[in-house]
Amino acid sequence: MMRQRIQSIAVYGAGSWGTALALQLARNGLDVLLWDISPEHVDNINRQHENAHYLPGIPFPDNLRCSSDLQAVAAFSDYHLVVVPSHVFRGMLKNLAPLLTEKDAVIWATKGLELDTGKLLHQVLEEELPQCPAYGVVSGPTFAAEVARGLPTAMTVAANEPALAQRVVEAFSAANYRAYISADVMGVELGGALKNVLAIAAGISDGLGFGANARVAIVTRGLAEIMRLGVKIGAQPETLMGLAGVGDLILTCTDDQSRNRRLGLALGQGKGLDEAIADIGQAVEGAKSALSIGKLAEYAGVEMPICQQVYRILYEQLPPRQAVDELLSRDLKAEF
Ligand SMILES: NC(=O)c1ccc[n+]([C@@H]2O[C@H](COP(=O)([O-])OP(=O)(O)OC[C@H]3O[C@@H](n4cnc5c(N)ncnc54)[C@H](O)[C@@H]3O)[C@@H](O)[C@H]2O)c1
Ligand SMILES: O=P(O)(O)OC[C@H](O)CO
Repeated sequence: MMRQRIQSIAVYGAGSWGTALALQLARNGLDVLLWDISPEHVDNINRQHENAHYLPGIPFPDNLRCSSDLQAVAAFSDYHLVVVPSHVFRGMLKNLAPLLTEKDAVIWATKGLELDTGKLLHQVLEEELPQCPAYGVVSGPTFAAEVARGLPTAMTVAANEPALAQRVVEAFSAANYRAYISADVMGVELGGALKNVLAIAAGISDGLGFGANARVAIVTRGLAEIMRLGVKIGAQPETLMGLAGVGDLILTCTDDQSRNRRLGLALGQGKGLDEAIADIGQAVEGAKSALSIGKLAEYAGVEMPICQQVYRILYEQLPPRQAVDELLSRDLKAEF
């Protein structure tokens, strides 16, 4: 499919990440229309010319506008960037389905799996938007607040059509932003989903007062879990060793900007799950992916002991300290 440089784009989800990506694209000269489900949130954004709720103090350029009229937003461009949390991803696509045709390319920046089924998001997209043959995913070590401030950032763009990956990379790239092309959609989406669960584990470890050794053991053995599952289901190992895999894993396990890491910190310090999530007040995808990864791991027949202990701490009231004891007392074995 021959496409010109992307001139305009519709972005769905005016949360922190949808807004940060919309800002990056608008600063690169694209016309951007940002959709959000909340008309009140949209009104506030358009009145204040900033997203004061999620990214206060970052002014919107004139070519970035916001609307809650889904029909108008879908008609605005042939390029659609979905940035809603994973638990509403299928519903978002269902709402878009009657509004999109085969000329429309859909990209997502959501990091997660489908909650009930453990399906990867490209599988959900193929089911809900079979009329849209071109799709892709963007992911990497990318905190929204830093992107919104224009700080240097790199990420991966994977698409099922090389021309689409190229166009999306061009749309994002700038002096402050470097995007890399990939054809490994599955590897990119898997890395983004799994690192969130492991960031909860790293946070728990730090919340318990453990040190740098424990944190890095979780990062490294967590990477072993990502590789084991990824390779089994067909992801490319180099993707998992790249920005969307190990890069994002290190970022979220080690920096307190991560909401997943902060959830872990709170749990390790003795807070309850609901209270900790309410305090964070934003999407904490790892808490959902911890539920669905078990299904994917079981289907693939791989062991993921750290992810499993996170699940048990979150949903089976396993005390964090006991979870660590159980991990450390597992049978001794070869590292690889
Ligand atoms: N924030 C980051 O730094 C960052 C970076 C990379 C990827 N992501 C990923 O982006 C996705 C979105 O996260 P976020 O950080 O923007 O979350 P957020 O908590 O900042 O915002 C949530 C967004 O979801 C929308 N939403 C809630 N319910 C909805 C529904 N029923 N239908 C449609 N939209 C609904 C809200 O209106 C809001 O726009 C997540 O998968 C996250 O992992 C976030
Ligand atoms: O705040 P988190 O933990 O959702 O992480 C945000 C991004 O995924 C980091 O790349």
